[in-house]
Formats: sequence, C-alpha cells, structure tokens
Amino acid sequence: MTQDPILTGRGLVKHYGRVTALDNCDFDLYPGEVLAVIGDNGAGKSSLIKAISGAVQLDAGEIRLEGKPIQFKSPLEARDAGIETVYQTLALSPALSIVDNMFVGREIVKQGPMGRYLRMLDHKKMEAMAREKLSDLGLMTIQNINQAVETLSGGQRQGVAVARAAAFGSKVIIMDEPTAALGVKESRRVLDLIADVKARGMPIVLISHNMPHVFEVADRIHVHRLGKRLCVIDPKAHSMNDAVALMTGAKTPDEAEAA
Ligand SMILES: Nc1ncnc2c1ncn2[C@@H]1O[C@H](COP(=O)(O)OP(=O)(O)OP(=O)(O)O)[C@@H](O)[C@H]1O
Repeated sequence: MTQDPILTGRGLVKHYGRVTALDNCDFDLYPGEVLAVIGDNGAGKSSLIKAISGAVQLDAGEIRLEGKPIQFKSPLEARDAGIETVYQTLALSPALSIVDNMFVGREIVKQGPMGRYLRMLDHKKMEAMAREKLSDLGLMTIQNINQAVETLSGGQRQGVAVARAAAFGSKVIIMDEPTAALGVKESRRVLDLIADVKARGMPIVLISHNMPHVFEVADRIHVHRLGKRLCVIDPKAHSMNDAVALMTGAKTPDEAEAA
C-alpha cells in the first residue's frame, strides 16, 4: 500500500466490566478499498465498529480519520464527520418514505424567507436529489420514492441506506452484516451495490460471517480474534478454509502463510 490509510485505529481498548472486548486492537482502512472484518462470535468485531462509528467510547487508543485524531461522542458526530454506518436493522425508519429517510436530520429548506423563517421544506429538491442518488447506484427499480420504507425488500432498504450515505459525501461506509437476513437474489443486489459504491471510490468496511460474500467483494480481510487484529490477509492468496482456521485459532498466521 503506497497511499496513506483514510482511517486508522491504534491500541484500541474497550472493557465491559470484566470483559475485554477490544484488547490493544489496530485497524487500517485504505482509500477506495473494501475491507472485510471477520472473526468468531464474541471476537470484538461489533465493538470495533461501534468504537469507530461513535456508538461506544473507548477506554484507550486513538482513531484517526484522514490523519486527524477523532473522538466521537455519538453516532451522529461520526456521521457528520463522514463515517456512515449501515446497520442491518437500524438503518431506516420503516414508516417514513424513502425520501424522508434519506433526508432525516438533513432536510433541505426552501430558499428565501419561507425556508429561513418558516422552515418550509423543499420537497421537490429533496425528491430530485433522492432520485439522482438512487439512480447513480442502479436502484431506480424503486418506482415511487414517496413509498414507505416498510414496503421495500431487505436489499432495497440496504440500497436506500447506502444511497443516503453516498448522497451526503460520506468518506467511509461501514456495513454490518448487510446480507445476513437476505435471500440469494437480495444478497446479490447488495453485493452488486458494494461493487458500485467501491467503483465510485468510496471505501467500505464490511463485517460479515459469510465467507463466499467476503471473498467475492473484499480487497483485504482483517481477521479479528480475541479482541484484536490477528492479521490481514489477501483473499486472492488465501482460501476460505484458511480464513476460518485463522479466526477460530486452528491455524496461526505463519501456518496460513506457509500453506
Ligand atoms: N454492552 C455490552 N455489555 C457487556 N458485554 C458486552 C457488551 N457488548 C459486547 N460485550 C462483550 O464483548 C465481547 C465482544 O463482543 P462483540 O459484540 O464486539 O463481538 P463480535 O465479534 O461482534 O461478536 P458477534 O459476531 O457474535 O456479533 C463479547 O464477550 C461480548 O459478550
């Protein structure tokens, strides 16, 4: 890697009472890459992602975004700084429309006094922007952007959440188990979506237990074990069996390299 990482973590520590969820963990994400984070249940993947996305506060360590140290007190602060996290379930408000979901907390008000003093929203502008972003990502199979998100399929919902991230100039998108609850066809759409977002130059962190999905889309794989980064592997140079052996402790990184 010749470029500097866009996002780094050094010596990250997180305790929950007596449990050490992050134990001096390091992390690096490079511009434009898809980095998969894999690990056994309880290895600390979610804790790592929550620390990066402002959902939990670290006990020690440093996170840098574009070289600058950051300390987010809430997920909103992380989002404002350009780190957008797409959760499987919590990403969207089901009863709100697609447009409303995309603009919640970032509504565009009308120009002039109506917007300035009466906070009247510019629905036309928001709809046009939503349409543009969705079509950029090949998501215009969605007919009516005023329909409630609860009427969309799982894959389409992921799409709306990702379009929202892309629309607001995010620097990093974190996707937490995006295909876990989806069928084969829907998963396909989400994997294509990841490829589209990557093609637009946006780096993605993908947390997944699904090895075929990880091996299909990841440029590098961060193997997380016992609260820290055990190693980073190249999916082209390693098998899925190697990846599973590393995350369960059946193989050491040296053994995986020698194989
Ligand atoms: N809020 C919490 N309170 C107490 N312990 C927690 C909390 N969150 C996580 N832990 C513990 O921290 C450790 C790491 O959990 P974490 O959820 O980060 O792992 P994970 O790799 O994401 O697991 P999974 O793949 O099962 O989701 C586990 O032992 C877990 O029980």
